[in-house]
Order: sequence, then C-alpha cells, then structure tokens
Amino acid sequence: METKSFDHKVEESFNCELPGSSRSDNDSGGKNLPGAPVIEVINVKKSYTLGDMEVPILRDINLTVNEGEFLAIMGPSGSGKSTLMNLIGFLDRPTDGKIMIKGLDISELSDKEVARLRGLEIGFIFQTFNLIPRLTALENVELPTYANAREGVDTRKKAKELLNMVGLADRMHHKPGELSGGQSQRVAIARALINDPAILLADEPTGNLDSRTGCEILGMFTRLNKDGRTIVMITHDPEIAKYADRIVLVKDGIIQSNWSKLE
Ligand SMILES: Nc1ncnc2c1ncn2[C@@H]1O[C@H](COP(=O)(O)OP(=O)(O)OP(=O)(O)O)[C@@H](O)[C@H]1O
Repeated sequence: METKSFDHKVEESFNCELPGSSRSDNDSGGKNLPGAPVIEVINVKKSYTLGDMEVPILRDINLTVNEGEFLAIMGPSGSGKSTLMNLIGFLDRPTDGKIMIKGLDISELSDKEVARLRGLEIGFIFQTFNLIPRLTALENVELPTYANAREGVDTRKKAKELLNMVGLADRMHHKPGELSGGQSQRVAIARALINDPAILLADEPTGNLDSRTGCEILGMFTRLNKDGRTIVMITHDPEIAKYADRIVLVKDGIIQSNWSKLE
C-alpha cells in the first residue's frame, strides 16, 4: 500500500472537536463498501478456567469485517472487548468456533504460520503505546521486521518514510522517554504499518491522550482507512466510535447490537 504523507493540519481537514463532532450518521466517507470479508469470527466462544470453574467471557460471537471497513467495538468494562480483539489478532485462541483472516482458517495453521500471518497482516496499536524504552523511535518502528518482513522491502527506508508520514521526521532518534504521549502513539502507528498489514487493531488508542491529541490520532486513523486499511478499534467513547463505519456492542458475551452507516 502506498505511503502517503499526512498533512499536519489534521484537525482542519478532519474537523474533530472532541468531545462532540463526528462524521454524520450516514456519511460513508466517500467509500464504496463492503469489500470482501477480511475477518470472520464464526460461533466463537472463549472461557477462562478459574480454579475448578469455567468462566465464559464470550458466549457466541459472530462477526464479519469487510476489507476497508472501520469498525468500533464498544461495551462495558469487562465485557470481553480486549478478549475479542486478542482472538481476532490471534494472540489467543478461541475455546470454540473459528476465526478466518482473508479466508484462512487460523485453527488449521501451525504456530509458525500463525506468527507469520500476524506479523505481516495485522498491526497492533495499544492504549499504552507499548514501545521499547531503550530503542529509538526508528528502531521501535523497525522492530516487527526482525521477526517477519516482506521480501524486497528496505525496512530502514520504509521506517523513515512512516515516521515522516506521522510527522516525526525530526524525532527519529529520540527514545520513548523523550517523546510526548501523542508522539509515542504516532511511533506506535508507524510501527503497526511497517509490514503494510491489511488490518489495524487498536485497543483504546486515544485512551491515554488529551482530546486534541486524541483527535489527531483519530484523524490519522480515518485517513488510513480512507486509503483502504481495515481498522478495528475498541473504544469506550461513543463520540470516538461515531467515526467508524460500524459499531458493535459486546455485552454479556454476545454482540448485542451491530449498527452500520454503510448499509
Ligand atoms: N487470562 C485471563 N484469565 C482469566 N480471566 C481473564 C483473563 N483475561 C481476561 N479475563 C477476564 O475476562 C473478562 C473480559 O476481559 P477483557 O479485558 O476482554 O474486557 P474488556 O471489555 O476489554 O474490559 P475493559 O473495557 O475494562 O478493558 C474480564 O472479567 C477479565 O477479568
């Protein structure tokens, strides 16, 4: 996917005033969706064992995310949003049911194949940024390529391009301790994009940021999505969720509502 530069007037083009403004309810952002299914969650259950007890967290989840879609996952604290995200990113396996990514059934792949698919097709963005403190911004962005990289890509060049894209060309050699929260999240976004993944999974990406900075990060997400990236984002904030094409509400282990502005 082409690496485009974000202009630094994100708020001007994005008109983000958190809390409050959003894309209007029927605004598809000029997109022509749906595309092909890229994530399929089929009859998925997840339980944890606590002592002798099996505690069901996700009881029966069915969800299809199409290529180029921007999906928000909402739900009360403890409802299983992160659990679902971890299953979609195959950081964890379901107790029952199936997860398909780009038509591939994850349960049929070896651990090595799963790790490679995750490394190439999924970019993770977390509330707490999860940068390695002793590495520079540039090294943090390059890090995923040590385990999995696309053939023929100059990763140093690509990492620099991505840091430039997120407006951090002058902070490449800074370590996370020398960066603000917003700058750290920009590094995390660049890192998530280094292998050009089809899917971005973001768990409360603006949760640790002030409104203005959160707005800038959200602006980047909408731009990435308009450029074709599929995004799944967990958020507590209904105002942030409104920027997605679709909002699913997870409650009591099932999807209680599934509201799309594209249908
Ligand atoms: N490894 C685990 N072992 C046992 N229970 C777990 C484990 N991981 C999560 N849980 C439990 O599963 C439930 C759902 O957790 P999860 O983190 O998915 O919720 P969430 O909706 O993301 O919550 P929040 O909005 O507070 O982040 C919680 O009750 C949690 O305690």
